Amino acid sequence: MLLAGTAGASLALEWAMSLLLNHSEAMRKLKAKIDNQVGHEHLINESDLPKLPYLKCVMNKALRLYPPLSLILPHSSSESITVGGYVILASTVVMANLWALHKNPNVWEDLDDFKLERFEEAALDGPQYSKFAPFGMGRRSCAGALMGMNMTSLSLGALVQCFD
Ligand code: HEM
Repeated sequence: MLLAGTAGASLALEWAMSLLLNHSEAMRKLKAKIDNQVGHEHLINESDLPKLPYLKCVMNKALRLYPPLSLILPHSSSESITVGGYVILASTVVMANLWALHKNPNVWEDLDDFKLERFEEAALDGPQYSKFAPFGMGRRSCAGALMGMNMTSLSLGALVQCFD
């Protein structure tokens, strides 16, 4: 639990920061939004998050391009099934490849650029298993998904709020 809770969150935060440092326009835009919506009287807190959809966009973008757990934990198929023409027998160990899912050119257009706005299209408020599932899927998906999202968003928001 400790490893799952700290490794995923710290990797996501690191990649989000790296994306912002490499896209100064996005960094400026996020800083302006935090300045306007939160200001400098208090450190950004959980109640500020709903006012900052752009912050969520940055986190979603980082989670999509660099999913901390790119090959999710091994699962076992409960019955035989055919997926995309491949027969998967019951009890086969399967591991979903989030890296490939998040970069599938059939569902994502912006493989190379930094169009954050597409994440503002509310559609990515939860997992969409055909294109975006950074916290895994099904009954054994991440137990700390909400906490992970809030923790990383708050940490990134605080870094941008407090430092240039
Ligand atoms: C941004 C942060 C995080 C990311 C990207 C992330 C991602 C994931 C992924 C992809 C899985 C595998 C799901 C699957 O096999 O379908 C997982 C499992 C898990 N995560 Fe997270 N996680 C994060 C934060 C956290 C936090 C903060 C906690 C707890 C405090 C946590 C606890 C767990 C646990 C307990 C599991 C195993 C669930 C099970 O096997 O039933 N994670 N996480």
